[in-house]
Amino acid sequence: MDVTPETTAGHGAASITLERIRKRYPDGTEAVRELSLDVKAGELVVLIGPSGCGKSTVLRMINRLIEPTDGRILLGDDDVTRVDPVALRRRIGYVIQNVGLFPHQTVAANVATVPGLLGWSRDRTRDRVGELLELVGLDPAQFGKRYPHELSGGQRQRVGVARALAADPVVLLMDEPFSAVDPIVRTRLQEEFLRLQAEVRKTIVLVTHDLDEAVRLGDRIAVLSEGGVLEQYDTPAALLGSPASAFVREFVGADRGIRRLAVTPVTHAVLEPLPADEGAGLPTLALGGSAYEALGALLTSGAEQAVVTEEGRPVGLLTRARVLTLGAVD
Ligand SMILES: Nc1ncnc2c1ncn2[C@@H]1O[C@H](COP(=O)(O)OP(=O)(O)OP(=O)(O)O)[C@@H](O)[C@H]1O
Repeated sequence: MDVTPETTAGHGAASITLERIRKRYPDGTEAVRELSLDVKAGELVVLIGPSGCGKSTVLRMINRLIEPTDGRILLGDDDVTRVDPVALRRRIGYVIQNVGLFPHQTVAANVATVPGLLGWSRDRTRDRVGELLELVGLDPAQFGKRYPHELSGGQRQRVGVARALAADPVVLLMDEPFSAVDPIVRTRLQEEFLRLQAEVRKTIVLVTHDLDEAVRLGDRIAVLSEGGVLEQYDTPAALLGSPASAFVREFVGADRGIRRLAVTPVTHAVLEPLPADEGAGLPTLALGGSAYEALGALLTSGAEQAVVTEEGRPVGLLTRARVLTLGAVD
């Protein structure tokens, strides 16, 4: 996604700064040796890395479900280690795998959890619950009275997101939020989630194992290795195009060129001039679509080149050879 988070951050979204944080568990495990990371207000940052590298530990230190052994964590200008952890967690939405909804409470009551803790009036809470269920694509009249076991996995996940957003948190932390559902539902939830994020522009830190998810959702991706070591922190296109180390190169995989196509748009810079007949008979593509879609369209049509249009008007030609260069990697 090409965004400038500073100028598009949602109301009340806060930056997050991790300053040399460390976590040593009581048994001596150095889960995070030393990590510094900045997340801009309104940015969606993905933490990814092999199992056990410390992703969840990092996430839970931000809302102090786990206390850092050392270092500072700032939300905006506030040092989170100096505020009451319970008050802190009301400012931070938290979504986990399998959601963790309260099974004996209705969907509406689940979403109303934090407003209830904050002492909101009944009317304000009811309005907010309705608004949020609609925002995540669930009809409040139909779903508000149901219990979690009466929902599909994907619907539960949406309720989890609605609950996390209920008190308009300044930050949203998400730990493998989409991994408990099947791949088709997952892709749909990811797309919906991107639309939602375009609307609310929260500062989000999301943990995943899934590189495709990281590439699809992240404004930036932090690749961690064991001990919470930051191997690279970059946009998806830069990460795939120029892995900073052998570790990252292996992690992002031999097919990173194809993944890179998916996050690289077709721009004016890659177009050839139109011929006199404006490419009559050739397939057409919209400017700004991904290079991956463009290659797919060229392969499917069997054509060597396609006409690229902007607002319906042809603006240039895109050749197969040129589109392939967009997937070039170091
Ligand atoms: N309470 C604990 N006591 C001791 N060690 C722990 C504790 N919790 C986690 N660890 C260890 O800390 C390291 C990091 O764990 P963490 O759960 O943060 O990793 P992760 O990257 O999120 O893993 P996964 O992707 O498998 O969920 C692991 O070696 C883990 O065994």
